[in-house]
Amino acid sequence: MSRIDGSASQSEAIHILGGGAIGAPFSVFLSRAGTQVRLVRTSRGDFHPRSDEITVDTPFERVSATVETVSVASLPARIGLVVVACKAYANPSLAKVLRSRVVKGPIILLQNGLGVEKPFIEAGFPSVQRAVVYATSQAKGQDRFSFRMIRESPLGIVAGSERALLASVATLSTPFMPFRSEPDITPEVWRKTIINSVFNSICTIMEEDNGLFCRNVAAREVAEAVVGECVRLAAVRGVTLAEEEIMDSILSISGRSTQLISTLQDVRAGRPTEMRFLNEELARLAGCNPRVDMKATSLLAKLVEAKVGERSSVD
Ligand SMILES: NC(=O)C1=CN([C@@H]2O[C@H](COP(=O)(O)OP(=O)(O)OC[C@H]3O[C@@H](n4cnc5c(N)ncnc54)[C@H](OP(=O)(O)O)[C@@H]3O)[C@@H](O)[C@H]2O)C=CC1
Ligand SMILES: CC(C)(CO)C(=O)C(=O)O
Repeated sequence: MSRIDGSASQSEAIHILGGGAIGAPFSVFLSRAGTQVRLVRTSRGDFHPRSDEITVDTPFERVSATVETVSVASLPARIGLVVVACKAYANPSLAKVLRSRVVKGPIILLQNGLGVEKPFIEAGFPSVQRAVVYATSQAKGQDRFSFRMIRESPLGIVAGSERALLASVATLSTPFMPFRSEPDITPEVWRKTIINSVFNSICTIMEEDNGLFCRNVAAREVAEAVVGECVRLAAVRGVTLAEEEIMDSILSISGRSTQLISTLQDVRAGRPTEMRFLNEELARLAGCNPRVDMKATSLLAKLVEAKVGERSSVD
């Protein structure tokens, strides 16, 4: 059963779109909490639904669950709550697929970056929420992941009701990945986008793990330059953030994560990156009126692009 305000009923399966480093562990955490989950492999063609045992190593314990895994083609005609955990460049095609179904529950995005919700808003979905995920996760093999929660992830409304938001927080929170309702998600999205613009570009260019900023003063100085530029851009756009607080978050994440940032993994695997939602989007906004100087942020995007180009000319 679904309700009129876009909150999903407890009896409906949650569909998690994207079975990668975030989506697969999330499906395990929810399954372990007794929630019915279906993991949807968004990059895969049609295949028969199957049940996979997925294992997640957290710093405290190893958790496993058998999760029903389906392809996009197997999405039912009526769907309740949808979690989007694939790479953000897949959103336009997913919004199109969801448009061909009746989506009763909210669509909840777990992705990094600015503007990732646009395809779902433009497609007219009435209930869209965004989480800003404070966790690091990496695939360690077939159906095996290493996941570390950093802190509670804020979840807020892009479109829809507060009642639906509170229901989502209650449904999705587990001790492994807790959420909290956030009345104004925009500053949270900017804060995390700035953090990602630092990690995803600098760690990728240097081919270093997330711990880089705690051990390398020069990398930290470049991070400070990016944060300074981005905070000035945010201010011009009406979002007030504090440079020091963002640098503290970067150093706190860096001190607790030795994982490889997804952009570096993507470049190495010859996959597209999400830079268009991070440094590139910030640089694009900085070029609009009123203009803001974003040299460091945009040059880092160019270096990642250069690295992608180098890789593809070698392969
Ligand atoms: N990893 C992390 O620590 C964190 C990641 N995030 C964000 O979470 C989101 C998911 O990242 P993560 O799980 O790490 O990524 P992964 O690379 O591990 O997984 C990528 C997912 O995107 C899907 N995908 C990739 N390319 C396409 C495509 N062309 N069309 C459709 N689907 C595609 C894959 O499909 P399939 O299901 O078929 O494999 C897979 O589910 C990203 O937006 C990322 O920024 C946020 C915080 C932390
Ligand atoms: C900033 C960081 C490393 C942690 O949340 C992240 O978002 C990611 O791994 O994609």
